[in-house]
Amino acid sequence: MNSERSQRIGNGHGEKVKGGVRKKSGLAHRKSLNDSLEGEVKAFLLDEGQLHTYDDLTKVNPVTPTTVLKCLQARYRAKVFYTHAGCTLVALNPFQPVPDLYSLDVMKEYHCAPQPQESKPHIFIVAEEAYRNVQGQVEPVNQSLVVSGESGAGKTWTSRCLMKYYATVAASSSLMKSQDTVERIEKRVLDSNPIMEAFGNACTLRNSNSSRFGKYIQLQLNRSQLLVGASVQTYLLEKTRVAGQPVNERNFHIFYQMMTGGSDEQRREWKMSHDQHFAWLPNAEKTLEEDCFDETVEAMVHLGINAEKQGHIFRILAGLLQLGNVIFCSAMDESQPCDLEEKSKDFMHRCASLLCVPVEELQTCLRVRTLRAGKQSALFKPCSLADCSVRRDCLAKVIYAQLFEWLVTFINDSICADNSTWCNFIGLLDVYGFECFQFNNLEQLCINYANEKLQQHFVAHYLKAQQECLLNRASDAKQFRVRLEKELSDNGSMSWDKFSKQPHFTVAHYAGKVSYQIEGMMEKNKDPVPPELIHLLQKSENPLLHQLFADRDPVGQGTRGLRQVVTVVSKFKNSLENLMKILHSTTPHYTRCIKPNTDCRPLTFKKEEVIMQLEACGIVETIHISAAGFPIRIPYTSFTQRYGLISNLTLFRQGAGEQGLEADNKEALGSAVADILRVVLSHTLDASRHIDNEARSSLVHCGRTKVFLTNSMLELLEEHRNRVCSQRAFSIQCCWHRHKQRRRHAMRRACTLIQAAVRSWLVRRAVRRWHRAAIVLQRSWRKWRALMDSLAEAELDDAEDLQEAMPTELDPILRARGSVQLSSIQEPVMVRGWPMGLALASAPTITVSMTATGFQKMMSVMACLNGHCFRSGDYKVETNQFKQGVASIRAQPRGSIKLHYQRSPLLYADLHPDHKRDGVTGLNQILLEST
Ligand SMILES: Nc1ncnc2c1ncn2[C@@H]1O[C@H](COP(=O)(O)OP(=O)(O)OP(=O)(O)O)[C@@H](O)[C@H]1O
Repeated sequence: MNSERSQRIGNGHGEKVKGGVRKKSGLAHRKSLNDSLEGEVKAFLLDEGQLHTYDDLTKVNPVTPTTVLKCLQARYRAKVFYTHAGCTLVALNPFQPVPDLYSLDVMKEYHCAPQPQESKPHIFIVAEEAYRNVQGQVEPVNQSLVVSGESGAGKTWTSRCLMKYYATVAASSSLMKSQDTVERIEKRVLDSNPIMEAFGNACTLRNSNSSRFGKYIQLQLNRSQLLVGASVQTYLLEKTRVAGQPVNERNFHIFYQMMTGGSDEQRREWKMSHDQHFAWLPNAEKTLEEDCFDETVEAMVHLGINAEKQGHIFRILAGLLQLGNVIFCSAMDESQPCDLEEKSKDFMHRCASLLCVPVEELQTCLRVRTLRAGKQSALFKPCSLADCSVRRDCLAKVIYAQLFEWLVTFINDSICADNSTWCNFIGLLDVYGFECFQFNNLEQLCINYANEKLQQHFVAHYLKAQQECLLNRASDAKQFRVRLEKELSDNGSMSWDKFSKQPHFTVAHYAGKVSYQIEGMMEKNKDPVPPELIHLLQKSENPLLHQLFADRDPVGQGTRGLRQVVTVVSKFKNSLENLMKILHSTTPHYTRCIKPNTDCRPLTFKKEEVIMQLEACGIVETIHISAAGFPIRIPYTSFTQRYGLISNLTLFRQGAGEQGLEADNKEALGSAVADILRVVLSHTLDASRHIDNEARSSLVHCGRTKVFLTNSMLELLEEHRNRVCSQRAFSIQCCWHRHKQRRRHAMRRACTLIQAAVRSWLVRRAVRRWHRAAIVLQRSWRKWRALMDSLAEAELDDAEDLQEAMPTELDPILRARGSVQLSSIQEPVMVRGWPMGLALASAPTITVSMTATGFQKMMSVMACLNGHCFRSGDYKVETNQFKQGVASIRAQPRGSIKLHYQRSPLLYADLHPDHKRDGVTGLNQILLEST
């Protein structure tokens, strides 16, 4: 353990040695350093058979691109596809299904592992860590899983795996089988995938199932951390693909699915004959596994898109295909609108009929521009040939984009939980990777800008650096260039090729330089839609198409009433800013997907490809920082809450005389943290060794509001905490036994008194004794009653309130319980007069009776315990063993807890206000329970 730890601590810089950092300077020194590094690299790589065993790249020594690459290659060869890189998980794409890598059993294994981090690296570790963070309610409670990588690296696959994981481990339906709606929620959340992929994914040169939009999925969890809903936010759909596909690429999957999967009757309805060729459907002969129409339709049905709505959707799509076949030709008379090629007339008719708009109006809209002069009069100007095609494409793009947006809204309506039912979320971010093509325009600029932002978030979170790149607006290419040159002239990341004919600028992104064409960028940004087209669509008799545009203001680009022009960039920037706000308010987890070869060949590792991707995302630097730095950051309050028990710290004390430690008392918090660290370090480091600043600073650093820890320091803290916890659990047990004995004694005394009184028939004496017995019992119960009453009555918002409400005597018990948040329990679940959490901590086997609601509450307490306090595996809830009326909960490794569930209010008897008011009834009740 110690040797591993020192390896981890020291390996970050390569030259760091025991006892301090060797200081060298000058060229000679640098050369000798290089030589020695080379030697170290060689020595490391010599043990080739061991390279695949490095499951965390921070353990690699020295960390260089070569050593990291070699380790990843060795692991890939050994069919190990996941590797930790400090705070990031590296996922190599196997490009072939790996049996049992994501099976239900594997999910269970990671979910039930006492310390998942110690299991083999896997995407499920990331998932489980995030889930346990929510259970533990450590701030920031909400989590974000950021999955990045270039196209085809496996982001969508990874997001799907994560969703399936949560749909399984956080499934609410296994608990409430009877409730149909609840049972279907996980299925509905998963069903959103095939629909989004059918409409938003396409076959590209780099990936046969490439997502042509970014998405952020928020999985909503209730107080018991069960999945109760989800919402999807999408970013920048590549709508241009509808009306034009790059060479050797395809349109969105849904069109091909219709072609191959639609029945004869449907094809007739869509006016699509078998032999018809569609200009917008290139490479239709290619069959892909993604072309599964039935699966999409089935998912639609599950999400509530009924046959009628489906009919509307597919007719609109079929209309777009017909529109793509329309070709214009110049008119004989130049003052007249362009003509249609002969064949195109038929396509135009079919299109109009499928979109349910008058064919003449459709033709006019595409070929004639309406210029408004004042409110009443209008001028009509024939469009040029090129303009007609632009209008045709524009119509298709605006319809498709609007339809996609409608689908996302529909999906959200179907899967989003009511605000009152969820309190935390885990967000999955699957964004398009950094793009650099031969020609890059606005889309690439936006995508790369988003990547830049995400990288900054990553950097800000872990590496603390800043970099910025801005896009300004101007009305045309020339002005834009002038403005760019003027405003960003001293920006080192921007450059211009002044002699180039094609105006362009180059941005040095974190992942490399990209040149952007200025030509066409402004138009793309404004993305104008001729008002005539919107007017036309508003007249459509296809109810869905009509609905899509009903609220749209034809003149401005937004909805009615909001006249300001919304540009593509401003819209994208806004949604990106909102996303960044969410990311900043959550605990992030990063997964970098790596594409080991460009041809998507199974199990093929191309070093040059991989190294480029590793460099692009700065993975080597990340490993350096993670290994040598402090990847774990915990706010002072959370730190003292979790580890306070190590130094016997009493965080929350009642009573005026005692000096409590307030959360906002920075100084006190600081010294509390220092105390905890002193205890841990003095136990851990060699007793004879003085804890000097250097030794300490290599493990931990105290910032302004947070404690920065190395992985090894976190391990040490957790070890200590677990040890103290088990000691405390033992003392609770003793305490519980003592209490039981006292209670039994009091009870026996009371019974003797009562029986003696009854036997003597001295009624007055009997009554007096009865009262005395009641007082004796009351005294012994008062303490517990006070606790129960305060728990039952107080509206507890957080642990602090709870502790406030506790009698002083319970302090040690509570601290032993760690920072389990009873806040998620509105009413405490009592087991033999103990709140459930305490009872579980005190006895390995408990048999309790409780009401149905009691059982539900208990389950939520168990969920807290399972995920947080008893992380080390003391208790495991197996909810699936819950059968009607009986729940059995396994406690590992100590035995089993049996919970008999019946309709008896016994457990609540102690709490019942009636019993409090009337001493005699109360006594009776207590006696009744004890027998
Ligand atoms: N873990 C995995 N196991 C098996 N195959 C995988 C895995 N990850 C990815 N793949 C394969 O790689 C292909 C590409 O992955 P995916 O579609 O997730 O890439 P992506 O990063 O989302 O790309 P894009 O940005 O273009 O959407 C998948 O279709 C699948 O065949």
